[in-house]
Amino acid sequence: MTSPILITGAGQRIGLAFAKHCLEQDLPVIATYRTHRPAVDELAEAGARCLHADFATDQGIEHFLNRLKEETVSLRAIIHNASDWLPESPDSDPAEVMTTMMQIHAMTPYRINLACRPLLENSESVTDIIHMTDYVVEKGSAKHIAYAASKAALNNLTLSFARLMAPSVKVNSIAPALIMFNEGDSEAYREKALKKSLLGLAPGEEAAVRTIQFLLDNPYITGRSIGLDGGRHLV
Ligand SMILES: NC(=O)C1=CN([C@@H]2O[C@H](COP(=O)(O)OP(=O)(O)OC[C@H]3O[C@@H](n4cnc5c(N)ncnc54)[C@H](OP(=O)(O)O)[C@@H]3O)[C@@H](O)[C@H]2O)C=CC1
Ligand SMILES: Nc1nc2c(c(=O)[nH]1)N=C([C@H](O)[C@@H](O)CO)CN2
Repeated sequence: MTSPILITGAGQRIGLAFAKHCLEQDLPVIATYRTHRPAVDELAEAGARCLHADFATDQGIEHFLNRLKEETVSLRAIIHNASDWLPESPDSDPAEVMTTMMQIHAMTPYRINLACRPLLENSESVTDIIHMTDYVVEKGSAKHIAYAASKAALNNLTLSFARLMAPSVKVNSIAPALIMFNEGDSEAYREKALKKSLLGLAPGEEAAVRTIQFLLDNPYITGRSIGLDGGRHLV
């Protein structure tokens, strides 16, 4: 029996695209969502087990973990995709921004990885944890300081969990730069953002889907970060 792939934040965009990719290959999926959108119903109709989860509190993480253990006794992979891209702003409380960023990008993957180790090790093959980080782990960000710091923490979790869980579980990061815009991004913003990489494009979800699949398929990569950034580091 094929163990399911757990994808967090699968209600839209990259997480949704990877969930659909897995379902198209008849791979079982457990998808978490926070906001119920029609896409969640579509995933369920396609066979995904969709679990509501808000990781903003430790109680929310605990509730999710209890529900997950009712759903499965094994996991093929965990894709930590859930994320908020919060900027600093004059009317936001810096303590709240940092707490929120560390909660979703560090505490949540940390708690889920520790709790799910037995499920990953009860699978039919070598299994995977993939952390979706960000190019800014390398360079920082003047406008998303707490976000960048929390993604750097997530990248460090990759190193620690790779050490802890080898050889039965591979643990890697994917560090994207611009993959896709958000609704409401102005033309001026889009033009400026596209110029930040050598390849000058926003490739869309498929670029991330292919990179996740590449790591799942590769038996000899662990503790690494794959830069998915169009050569941004050379601009
Ligand atoms: N898109 C891009 O260009 C880039 C993306 N990345 C990273 O790639 C990953 C995917 O990006 P993208 O698809 O744009 O992500 P999104 O911004 O669409 O966020 C993914 C999901 O995370 C969920 N989420 C946020 N906070 C919580 C929470 N507290 N509890 C539960 N779920 C939560 C949201 O759920 P809901 O909507 O259901 O409320 C959202 O659908 C992210 O980790 C992102 O940081 C990195 C660099 C560039
Ligand atoms: N959770 C999210 N994280 C990030 C997003 C996003 O939409 N959601 N977008 C970006 C930008 O595309 C950035 O990479 C552009 O330089 C970063 N993180």
